[in-house]
Amino acid sequence: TQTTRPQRILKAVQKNATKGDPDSVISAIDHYCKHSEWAMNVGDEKGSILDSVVSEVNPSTVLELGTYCGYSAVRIARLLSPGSKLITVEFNPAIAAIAKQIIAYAGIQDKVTLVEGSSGDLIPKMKECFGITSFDFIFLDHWKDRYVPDTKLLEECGLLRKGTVLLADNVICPGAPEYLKYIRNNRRYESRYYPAHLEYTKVEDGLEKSIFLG
Ligand SMILES: O=C(NCCCCCn1ccc2cnccc21)c1cc(-c2ccc(F)cc2)cc(O)c1O
Ligand SMILES: [Mg+2]
Repeated sequence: TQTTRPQRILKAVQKNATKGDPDSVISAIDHYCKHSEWAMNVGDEKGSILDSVVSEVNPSTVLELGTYCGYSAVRIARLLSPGSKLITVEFNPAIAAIAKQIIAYAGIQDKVTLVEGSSGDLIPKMKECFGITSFDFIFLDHWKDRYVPDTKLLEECGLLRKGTVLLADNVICPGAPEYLKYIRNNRRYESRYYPAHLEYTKVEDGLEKSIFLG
């Protein structure tokens, strides 16, 4: 019976990475996706930009929208200080089950809470369910047409504070044109574009970093 792409990525991690070593998990996924089959992980080029932004912010509370196989959750969580928490949201239960195993294999499961559901349903429940007052850092990597409504929802739910950093993947490919229009013309945000390429390809893509000004 046919395996899924996330299942094949998990097998590649179990075969080629060292249990408890997040960097080896990241390398194993990148190697597999470069040489065996493409997958929509943020990848190593955009991942290095993600690393530098996370290191600069040094967040205590992180929200990731779009877990997929857990690649960026591992990238982010491996850089978090003790006691910091990443909440990552995945829509698809079968994919979430794989991500859970990859996050555990990397050994950073104590820093990560994986929640299944849609961002629109879960964002209004963040405060009551997880005792979050606000997020220090948010990584948007889910449905590209949800970037704007979910940013507005985060504002309305009081989950952003002065200085919260939002980092959005794929603003060029597949593209999030409405998000760029919304965030770049909004005086409550200071935005900067980081040019890069679509993971594992030469196609143009990039990350948009936006600081909420309150
Ligand atoms: O679609 C992308 N990601 C989103 C996947 C689905 C998210 C579902 N989901 C998860 C949490 C969640 C919470 N609420 C609602 C929905 C939610 C994506 C696509 C490409 C891509 C694909 C083909 C191509 F030819 C070029 C580029 C590259 C990327 O890097 C991507 O990230
Ligand atoms: Mg992406």
